[in-house]
Amino acid sequence: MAVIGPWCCRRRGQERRGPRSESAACFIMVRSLFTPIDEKLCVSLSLSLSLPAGATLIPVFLPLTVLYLLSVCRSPGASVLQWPPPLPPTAHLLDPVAPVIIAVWVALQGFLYLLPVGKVSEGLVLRDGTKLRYPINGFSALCWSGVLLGLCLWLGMPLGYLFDLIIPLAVCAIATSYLLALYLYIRSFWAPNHALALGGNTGNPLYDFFMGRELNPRIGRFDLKYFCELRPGLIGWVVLNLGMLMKEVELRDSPSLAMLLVNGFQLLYVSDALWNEEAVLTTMDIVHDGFGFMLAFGDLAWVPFTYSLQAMFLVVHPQTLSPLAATGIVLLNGIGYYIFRKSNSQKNQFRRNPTHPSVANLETIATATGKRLLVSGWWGFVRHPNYLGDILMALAWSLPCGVSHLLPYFYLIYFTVLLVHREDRDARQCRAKYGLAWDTYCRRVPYRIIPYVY
Ligand SMILES: NC(=O)C1=CN([C@@H]2O[C@H](COP(=O)(O)OP(=O)(O)OC[C@H]3O[C@@H](n4cnc5c(N)ncnc54)[C@H](OP(=O)(O)O)[C@@H]3O)[C@@H](O)[C@H]2O)C=CC1
Ligand SMILES: CC(C)CCC[C@@H](C)[C@H]1CC=C2C3=C(CC[C@@]21C)[C@@]1(C)CC[C@H](O)C(C)(C)[C@@H]1CC3
Repeated sequence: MAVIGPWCCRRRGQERRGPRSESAACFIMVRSLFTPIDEKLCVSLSLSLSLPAGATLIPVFLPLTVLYLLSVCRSPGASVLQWPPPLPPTAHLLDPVAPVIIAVWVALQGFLYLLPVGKVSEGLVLRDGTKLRYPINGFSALCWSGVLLGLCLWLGMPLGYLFDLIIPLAVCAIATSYLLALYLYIRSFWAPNHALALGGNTGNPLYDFFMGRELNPRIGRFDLKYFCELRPGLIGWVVLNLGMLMKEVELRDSPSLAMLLVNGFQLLYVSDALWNEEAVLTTMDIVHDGFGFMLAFGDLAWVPFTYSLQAMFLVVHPQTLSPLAATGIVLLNGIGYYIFRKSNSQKNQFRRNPTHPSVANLETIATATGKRLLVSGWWGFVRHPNYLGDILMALAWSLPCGVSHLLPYFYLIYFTVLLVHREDRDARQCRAKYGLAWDTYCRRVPYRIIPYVY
């Protein structure tokens, strides 16, 4: 594999470095699960992933990773350290029912998105000075989806069948994300300049297809990126979890404590995301990132099919949890959730209204942009307390699966790599935005995610 330094490009007289994507970091991590880590290989990969070769490789490698993980998870050994088995025969990859389920699901979520319930919020100011409007009805979509699923169960629909159909469903979701990314790439050539994302317009077709050219692609008032980020994949994830629980009931008459914990924890996480839907409008993905293959695939295939691996693992590899272990795990999830929620809410509150009584007394430093940075409270503890809480929760989701296999810890490992990379990307953006004030903040709050460790 050719290795050249970070890929730079010149456009309109400006030099810009192609930012390395989250999936690039993820790629290195996944690769390291299969073979012992060779440091030189990792360095070569991380450099070459900035090249067009990386942008070609990842859209092939990541979908194969999803199918590989699903196949291994259902196998009796469930070992990710074995040599990858051959892909299942085509007959096992495709099933005519799968595209129907995916189409009905996406259509249902689209319908619920368009329902005129809940408030409508404005996003941040765009480069042309305007603001987009977004419906805040994700939690009601989750509730309606729950009611409809309850109805399906009452009608005797075998939800456990999702376990048997998981690979054809993943194949369909992957195909959908490819088609969506292709559509997004083509339509971006009709978008005005100010509607393009800064990171995905290098002129290199593969890289731009991967990162996404357009920032907020919309069909009428239907915002494709915002919809995909929170609806079909995220809600689909908890539906797949429920399918795994029902499969366990089919096989063993009742759900195990481990399965109930995994389902409960992840339902809490998804409900929280949709309850606080408005906060998503200020995340990097919505504000900075173009909508291309990375996010389309991440939202529609990666999230539902790899985030539900723990529940799937428990169907084939049942675990017994002692009440003491279960209490410890519930406590760990509770602590993680508390840190995650409190820190995210504190920053949101501060950014929306710095004079609000809950944040008005916190110590801050001024920046040249007029915005202030928090240096006390959660954001004075570490630079990304929300990531710390998220990582603790990820650990709590894996522990019910025991410690005999690495596979249920895939999410924890992938997620830690993703967040470390994300923290680095955010730090570079903040350094560029806030200059010296950011350096002062970093001196005042020396640890990035884990106090006294990192
Ligand atoms: N489950 C999953 O797969 C994933 C979950 N997440 C979660 O999403 C959540 C959002 O994460 P993300 O969008 O990455 O980033 P953050 O919510 O951490 O936002 C980072 C931004 O916060 C602002 N900021 C940073 N430091 C301060 C400070 N001291 N005072 C005030 N503002 C500050 C800056 O923006 P500005 O100054 O411009 O306001 C910075 O760019 C996290 O909880 C994360 O764990 C993220 C990715 C994947
Ligand atoms: C395909 C690659 C390997 C990686 C793609 C990354 C995406 C899967 C993630 C990027 C940011 C995300 C967020 C969430 C889900 C995962 C992706 C899409 C999020 C919706 C999860 C729930 C949280 O509460 C959140 C804060 C709303 C998250 C926002 C970022």
